[in-house]
Amino acid sequence: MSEPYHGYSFPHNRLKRRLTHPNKTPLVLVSCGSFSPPTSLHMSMFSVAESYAERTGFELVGSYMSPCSDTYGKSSLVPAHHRINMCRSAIEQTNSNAMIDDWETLRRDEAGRPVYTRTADVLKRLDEQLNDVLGGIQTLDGTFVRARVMLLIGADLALTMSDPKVWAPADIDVLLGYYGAFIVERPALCATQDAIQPLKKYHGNIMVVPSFQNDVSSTKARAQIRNGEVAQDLPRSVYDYIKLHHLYGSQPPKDRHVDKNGKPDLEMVSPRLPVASHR
Ligand SMILES: Nc1ncnc2c1ncn2[C@@H]1O[C@H](COP(=O)(O)OP(=O)(O)OP(=O)(O)O)[C@@H](O)[C@H]1O
Ligand SMILES: NC(=O)c1ccc[n+]([C@@H]2O[C@H](COP(=O)(O)O)[C@@H](O)[C@H]2O)c1
Repeated sequence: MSEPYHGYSFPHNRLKRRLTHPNKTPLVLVSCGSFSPPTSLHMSMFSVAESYAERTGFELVGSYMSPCSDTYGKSSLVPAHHRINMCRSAIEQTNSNAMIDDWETLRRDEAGRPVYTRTADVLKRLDEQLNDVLGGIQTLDGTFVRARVMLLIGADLALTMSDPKVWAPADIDVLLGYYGAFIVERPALCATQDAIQPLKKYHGNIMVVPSFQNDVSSTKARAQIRNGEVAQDLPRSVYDYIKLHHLYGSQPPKDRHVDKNGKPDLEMVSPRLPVASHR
């Protein structure tokens, strides 16, 4: 692989470099996903996991969203720059402390073609950047310790982890045996027990985070947009972005307002108004 990439630097602006509580383990949560588009649930996964983590001896020092490459074979992916812009909007809109690491989307092979990165390699690299390059996290007595890097996923993704056609068993050893995961329940898609039972070898490294009943998904949001409905489960700024860029088969806003520089005025585009169906 030809690395590093022009203009890329590992984001750590919102990384808490010093623990504020004694005897806690610094924790960094990494959410790998399509984020096509990011929903309000993608964002609240971080906060539910954080509240849970802090009751179990961790102190959350960093949260990362790592959008997958365009080469991940899902037809629902819009180009990475849009997914990154939408993640940025979602972070701003929800006052989240998450950082976006766009490394996965930038990786290229020797011929300059984008390449897919397996999740185990995403975590290994993040671990290296945080703990070897940056030197870890300072404790209250001034010493530096390695941050614990863990995956943040929904139970539906955990369910796929026992399928060797989707995940190499050696990668699961790295992800769940070495790093570990916070698994957020997703009752609308699967029973948590079905997801974690086959992974019992790794139970010591798995935290199951209760969620609430919801059917929020990017699939549902895309369908609503295609049908000209309002996608209530998206942060407003993400919805506005989708409309402005006509993503997922959406219509341009009817009255496209522009600001004094000729740029679209996002505030003027209301996502709460029903949008005329174009199908
Ligand atoms: N409502 C939710 N509850 C719990 N986990 C979720 C929820 N929505 C997304 N996730 C998790 O977020 C991560 C990234 O998900 P992804 O971007 O693929 O979203 P998605 O809604 O599952 O997408 P799609 O509907 O396009 O398949 C996955 O681990 C997924 O399980
Ligand atoms: N073998 C692997 O490393 C592997 C397999 C399936 C999904 N994933 C990752 O999980 C995330 C979510 O994937 P889906 O959108 O398919 O649920 C993506 O970031 C994807 O790259 C990784």
